[in-house]
Amino acid sequence: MFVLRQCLTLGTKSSVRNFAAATNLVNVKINEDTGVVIMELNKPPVNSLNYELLEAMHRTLVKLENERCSGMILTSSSPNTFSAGLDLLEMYKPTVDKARKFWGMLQNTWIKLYSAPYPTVAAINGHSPAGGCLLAMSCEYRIMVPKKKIGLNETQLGIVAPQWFQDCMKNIIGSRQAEKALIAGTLFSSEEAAKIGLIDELATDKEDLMKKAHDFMDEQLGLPPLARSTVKIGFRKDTLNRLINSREVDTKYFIDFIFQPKVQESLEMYLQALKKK
Ligand SMILES: CCCCCCCCCCCCC/C=C/C(=O)SCCNC(=O)CCNC(=O)[C@H](O)C(C)(C)COP(=O)(O)OP(=O)(O)OC[C@H]1O[C@@H](n2cnc3c(N)ncnc32)[C@H](O)[C@@H]1OP(=O)(O)O
Repeated sequence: MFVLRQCLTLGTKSSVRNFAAATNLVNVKINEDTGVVIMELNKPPVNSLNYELLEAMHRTLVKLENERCSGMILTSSSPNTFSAGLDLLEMYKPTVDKARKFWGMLQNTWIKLYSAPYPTVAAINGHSPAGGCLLAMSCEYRIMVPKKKIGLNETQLGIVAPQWFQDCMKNIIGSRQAEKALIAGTLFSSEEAAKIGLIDELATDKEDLMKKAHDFMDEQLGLPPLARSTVKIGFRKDTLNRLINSREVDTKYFIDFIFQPKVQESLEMYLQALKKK
């Protein structure tokens, strides 16, 4: 399979097709020979997840259901950041309607990504805090470049990682480690994340990152797809159903929480600190 991939990469015949996207917020390429898709987040400078970016991701994931997609590698076009997490401006002084629409799209996108039947790999080529970490944790396998940061740091911002963010972390690093990390809002270095299993592999650089992502994909493509996806969904169904069965309650928590004056103050201070950096 590795040889096949090399031939496809180096060969003269281009088997890679740009996947028609209605926006350039995501670059999507499908290898027509292997069916492997690369979805690259492309909202400079830091891929903050606003409604439009989430909608572009969601639309792509829906479209992939009708394509011959055998696997997906999620990465970013930003040189330094995989994703800076949720766009803080979506939570800072929004209208209730806007906040509700935003949260609904985040839930939709997560449900599609977390339940994708094909193998998914996060090729984490930069920092990945909060919602960025959620995206990475929603994939089946995580590979990261050295010396970047990843984690659910919400507490540090005066906000709370929702239950389903927390569940994703627990499922990966275990309840005790997750509890400590969530309470403290720990951002782990790539190296620390590898030690506790938050990421599966450390890459030496970006080239090695993509090579390792393709290696994982090759291994998965050698497995019977129905058996593979049945086991995957079996592992994920409780976490998925917990949100699916409580979407309204979860949205209400979000709205009630972010509209608190203290939370708005924290967001304002954090946004100012980011701008002053
Ligand atoms: C269990 C029951 C619970 C019930 C209660 C539930 C309640 C639910 C409450 C709400 C839940 C919300 C969950 C939130 C999740 C999130 O994801 S919040 C976002 C957290 N993100 C961060 O903390 C990251 C912030 N950014 C950074 O640390 C850095 O930008 C970076 C990613 C490390 C990159 O650094 P660098 O390359 O140096 O870039 P910068 O110069 O810092 O940034 C460039 C510009 O981008 C702006 N920006 C950065 N991040 C964001 C962001 N997340 N949103 C919006 N904008 C962002 C930054 O301000 C810069 O802007 P300019 O100065 O205008 O260029």
